[in-house]
Amino acid sequence: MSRQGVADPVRALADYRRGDFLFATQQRTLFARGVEREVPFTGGSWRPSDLDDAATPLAVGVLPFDLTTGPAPRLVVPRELRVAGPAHERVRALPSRDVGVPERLVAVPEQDKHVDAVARALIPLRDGVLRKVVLARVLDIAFATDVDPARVLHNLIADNPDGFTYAAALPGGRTLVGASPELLVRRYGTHVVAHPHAGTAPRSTDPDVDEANARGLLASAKDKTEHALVVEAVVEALRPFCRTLDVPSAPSLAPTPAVWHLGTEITGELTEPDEVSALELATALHPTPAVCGTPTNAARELVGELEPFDRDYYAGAVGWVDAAGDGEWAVAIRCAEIADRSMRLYAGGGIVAASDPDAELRETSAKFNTLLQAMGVDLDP
Ligand SMILES: C=C(O[C@@H]1C=C(C(=O)O)C=C[C@H]1O)C(=O)O
Repeated sequence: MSRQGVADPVRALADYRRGDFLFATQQRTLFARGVEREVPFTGGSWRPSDLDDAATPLAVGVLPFDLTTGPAPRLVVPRELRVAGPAHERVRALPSRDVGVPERLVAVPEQDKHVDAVARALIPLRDGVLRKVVLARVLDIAFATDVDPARVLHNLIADNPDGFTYAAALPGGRTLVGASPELLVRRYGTHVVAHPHAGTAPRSTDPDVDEANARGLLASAKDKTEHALVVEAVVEALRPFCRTLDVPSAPSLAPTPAVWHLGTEITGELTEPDEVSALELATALHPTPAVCGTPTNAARELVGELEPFDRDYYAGAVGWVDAAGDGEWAVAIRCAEIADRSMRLYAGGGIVAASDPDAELRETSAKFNTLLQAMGVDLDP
């Protein structure tokens, strides 16, 4: 990755303002500001050499959930780039920031309607027409004053030491903020890594319950099925590009502060690294059955029928790619879109034939906690 000086991660975060891009991982904090130019990304035709003459030979941004009918990908070559070390530990030592007091909260759909939607999805799943579908719901939260994305971002970084914490500008002055545990794909030279997550159990403050939840997840046939479909799809999507692929035979526990997941880290070596950038790998993989379903098109159609809102950039991807084709893309989940005085929080879960609609509702509630905690809000969504 090219860099313009090594920056201080806390300073970069303190400087963050609406419109900037920030991507914080255990390895580094990437901060980008301004638009030297927009990258007209329309899918497979893009080449990293498009960045060769840029002052900052790197593009950052977001892909929508639906690359054909959704909003356009927003990828920019920034005017300013700062790359710093990891931010989490130092930010955690700082006081949390006040996000404001929510005035009104609307669940879309209402909780019982989400349960109904899951029950409806079970029909094609039990008929065998579909193997998995991911259904999401949103919380629309209104505030009396403007919400500052920098404050939410600060708290997300403090709360979530692992994974990918991000803020990215969206069209219309909105900001996508989130803390995703899930690596869609990373490419460095010939080396490729994907770390799909699927299968979820709640965390508990009682250590015995917490451990029992984790053990239950590892043993759950339903969750293992949900997970295996994602691994299968990721391997299938990566195989044409890779001369070797290492796929663990069973998933591992992947904890976040809000939930337990099953995760499988898949690594590979590219056959022709000059031919495929991190961004192209991301679009070859996206949307995985972790956020859409199996088979992909039928699942996407059902998502459109059953979810009474547009996913927009939720369940898309967020990350960066440089002129060498290296880059890192996280699945854009555990996130919210911030617009002036409102926030829209998203959470979804994978449904298979053995799923229980009430448990699926609880799973989305647990996932909302990543954002609600960063907002200092304690409620049962
Ligand atoms: C769709 C979301 O999460 C995805 C769905 C999961 C599941 O169904 O178990 C687990 C991790 C994510 O891949 C979300 O957080 O909104």
